Amino acid sequence: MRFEKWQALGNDYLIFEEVELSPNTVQRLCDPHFGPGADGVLVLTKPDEPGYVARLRIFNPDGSEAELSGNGAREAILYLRRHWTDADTFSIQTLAGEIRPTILSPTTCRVDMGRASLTSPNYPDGPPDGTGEVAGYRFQHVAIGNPQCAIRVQDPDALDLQAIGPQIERSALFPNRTNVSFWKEVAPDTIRARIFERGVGETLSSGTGASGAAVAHVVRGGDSPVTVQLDGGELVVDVDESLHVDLTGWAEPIYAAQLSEEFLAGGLGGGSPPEDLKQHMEAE
Ligand SMILES: N[C@@H](CCC[C@H](N)C(=O)O)C(=O)O
Repeated sequence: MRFEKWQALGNDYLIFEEVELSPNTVQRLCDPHFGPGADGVLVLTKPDEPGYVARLRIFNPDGSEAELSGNGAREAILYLRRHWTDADTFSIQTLAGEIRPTILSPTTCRVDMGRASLTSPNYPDGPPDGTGEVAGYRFQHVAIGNPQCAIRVQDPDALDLQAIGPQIERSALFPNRTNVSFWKEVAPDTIRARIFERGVGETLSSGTGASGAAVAHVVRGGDSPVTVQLDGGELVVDVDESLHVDLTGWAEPIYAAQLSEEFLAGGLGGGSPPEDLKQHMEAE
């Protein structure tokens, strides 16, 4: 089974076409020792409605499915531009709805992420301004396809995210768990952010996490477009008065590869091949 590994600011994904993957297979694929290793898996299939180039599904390393990923979407979009379409603007389907990219170069695109909201069913008891307190931190809830908890701190670099992140991700305030960003203002149009992702842990960057932090910054009076400085590089997030978000940044392929027969068979000592991969072994 062929796949490509891509990364965007160090947020790495494996891209597959036309497969159904079980949560267990996603976990094995994302494992850096027993599999290729990644921050997630992207699956591209033919769209099930007219007007779209493809349908994109996004999976976290714990096997859960995410509604949206900003970095993952750019990786999938630039992959589609190389393999599926000649168009520079098109639409893809995601669980978060339609996503519309504009290709700027073979490794850069701007993505219309839709309108962010400060209230959502992912923070059901939140006030109309989406603020709250969790684990001793004031936060801003932002729904930008997926749930974001943006926390303004004095110094994101002084924090131990592995120690703080899990209790926020799994707080009872957020019934579907949450992604978390810790950010500070560097200049009126620039913020520094570190990321703790739902279903992943600390990552070098996140497109939706950067968008959540940028929205929180603009809501507090910051300037847009916002340059977000992440561990893996910089993203530019445009946030207009209606909280409509456009995300611009790069993504690049690392390699294309085939899963080995041993992996498809479940790994040594793994018993019989998992049902999802068995079909592909039979087809190949
Ligand atoms: N890497 C991401 C977000 C991926 C999904 C997230 N972990 C979730 O569960 O919502 C990005 O670049 O946005």
